Amino acid sequence: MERNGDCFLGDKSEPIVHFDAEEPVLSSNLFLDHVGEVVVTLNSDGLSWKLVESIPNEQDESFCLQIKGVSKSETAIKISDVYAAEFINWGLVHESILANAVRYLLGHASEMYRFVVHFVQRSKTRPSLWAPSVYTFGHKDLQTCQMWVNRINASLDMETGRPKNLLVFVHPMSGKRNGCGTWEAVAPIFSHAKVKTKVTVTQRAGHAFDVMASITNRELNSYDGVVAVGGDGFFNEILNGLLSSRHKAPSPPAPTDFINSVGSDGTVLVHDANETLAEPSDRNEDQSPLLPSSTLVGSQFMNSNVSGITGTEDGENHTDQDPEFSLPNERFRFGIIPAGSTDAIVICTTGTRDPTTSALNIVLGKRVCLDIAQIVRWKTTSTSKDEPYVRYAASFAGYGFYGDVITESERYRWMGPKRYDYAGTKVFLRHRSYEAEIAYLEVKSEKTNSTPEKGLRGSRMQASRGLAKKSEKVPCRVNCNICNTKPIHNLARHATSTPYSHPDESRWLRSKGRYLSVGAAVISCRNERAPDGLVADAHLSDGFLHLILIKDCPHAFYLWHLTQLARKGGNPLNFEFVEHHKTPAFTFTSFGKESVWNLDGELLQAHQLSAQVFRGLISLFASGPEV
Ligand SMILES: Nc1ncnc2c1ncn2[C@@H]1O[C@H](COP(=O)(O)OP(=O)(O)OP(=O)(O)O)[C@@H](O)[C@H]1O
Repeated sequence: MERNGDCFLGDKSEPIVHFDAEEPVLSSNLFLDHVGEVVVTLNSDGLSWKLVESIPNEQDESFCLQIKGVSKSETAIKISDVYAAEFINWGLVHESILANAVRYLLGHASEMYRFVVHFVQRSKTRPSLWAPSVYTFGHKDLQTCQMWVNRINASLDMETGRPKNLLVFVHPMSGKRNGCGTWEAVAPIFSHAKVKTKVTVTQRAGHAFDVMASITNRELNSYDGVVAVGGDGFFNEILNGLLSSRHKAPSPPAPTDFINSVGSDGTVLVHDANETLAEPSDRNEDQSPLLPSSTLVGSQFMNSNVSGITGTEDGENHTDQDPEFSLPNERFRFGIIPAGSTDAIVICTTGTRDPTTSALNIVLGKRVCLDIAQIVRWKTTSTSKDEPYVRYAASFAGYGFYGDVITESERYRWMGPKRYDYAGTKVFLRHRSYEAEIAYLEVKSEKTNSTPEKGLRGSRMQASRGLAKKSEKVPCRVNCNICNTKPIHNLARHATSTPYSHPDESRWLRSKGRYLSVGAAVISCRNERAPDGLVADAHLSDGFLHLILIKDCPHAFYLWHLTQLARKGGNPLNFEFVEHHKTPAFTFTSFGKESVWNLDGELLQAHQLSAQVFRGLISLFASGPEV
């Protein structure tokens, strides 16, 4: 083959369309920029190519390819990694020639029609980190290039789950106040992928909530998802906006449901399903969490308008004409492009904190299910008489230390992400503890080693000794087996399989005392300050919360716990003053005056609350952490 411009324009590269038994295969001689003439084949799996002229020897080839940044091993791309093919008109295509004697690379370039294929490249050292990449192919014939673009786009159209139309909310003041810059950096990925985006830059806190709460289901159903460009708190606002008027489910038991149910030894509460539970007759059982409604409170939350969350902007209520928005909803997904201060949800669901990786997960239509905690506040202060108020959390709900840090950090928002370090240090130095009572549902098959055998007495007996050993921790990963397996107790359709209907499989236990913190992690909550998260083996979609009770302890011990949290491979739960319970639900009552909770980084004042987890209630554009 001659290495001059004319050779690119030779006649031998007419496209060939084969029809084998199953699928048409397109094959042509094209020119791959910086590589040379290649025979390219497209089938249902993707694109592959072979150099027309072989390169003298392996060593020379890798030398050549390394210099030009084209890996020898990459002679194929899966269609599942491709997100766009675009015709880019007439221009230069470079050819690589190895001048083998001096191992010196000469680049020849010729002009021709060109098209680009956009695809996702995974980092070799950190597979969860993705980058956009392109191959540029050329041919003398315009129609050949256009045919290739059309055929690749036709293959992309057949990929299921790719979004076409998205709502995007950008929080301009998020994190380092660069939400708009973050969006501008990733927006080209969406335009290449031909994903339409309706972008709203928020003007104030609550703006995205109002839009999500007031949008009709008909309009919502016209989108494939909603993307938050911001932090965990901003995502939480959008999540609550969507769920507030659409998630219909019975509430969890209130703390007061247990007042008269103290067991004979005065420490253990056994919630007798047969006595206290209503028959789940009129609710959609597929949407039910582990908890059927209690007779006392269940019906109050069938109508979500009692949630107390602010009304819709235009006063619209979702009337009969508006179609249902089903939950869980497999098609409609949430996306997060990290621009916040912590970004724990992104780290836990993509394995990295990178706006580009998140954008690529979205355009490729990746999907993971996420558990969502429903938090019902029954009382704001010890004396207030409130309507129940419902909020949802995707990552974490915490009290005591966590509530104080968020309260304190709000005063220093101007510091940006550093405010958490400053506020955390201040709150740590105060070392305050709070008196509270917690009741939680213990599911026997999921009992953690730290679960006290007999409530308080058990906890006094060094309940947390011998917590799960490191080797027993199974972290959540891409295609996680635990998240993909439906446990028997979650098959709400079969009423006989719920924990309530098998009192021997679950029971309510109580813990009462002084706590430095009470935390419920829905997911591991990995972040840059806690590389393994609060609970290293928490899963995205197993239907459980991890309740972490840090009992009052000497300051030095608490510091020890915090340093374990900050260490990769640390063991923050392996202390006698730490209780760890894997539970689908819990209730909480404070005995103090102040009572502040932190829900996904947002403040919630609550003297009495209960929480329950809804397994896989929402879907996220993410593929899970590659840890
Ligand atoms: N335009 C706006 N101006 C002021 N506040 C806003 C605006 N838009 C949203 N908010 C609110 O800002 C709060 C914090 O947002 P966000 O979570 O993005 O930032 P962060 O706190 O820096 O990050 P992280 O939650 O990851 O720590 C949210 O409660 C959100 O409601």
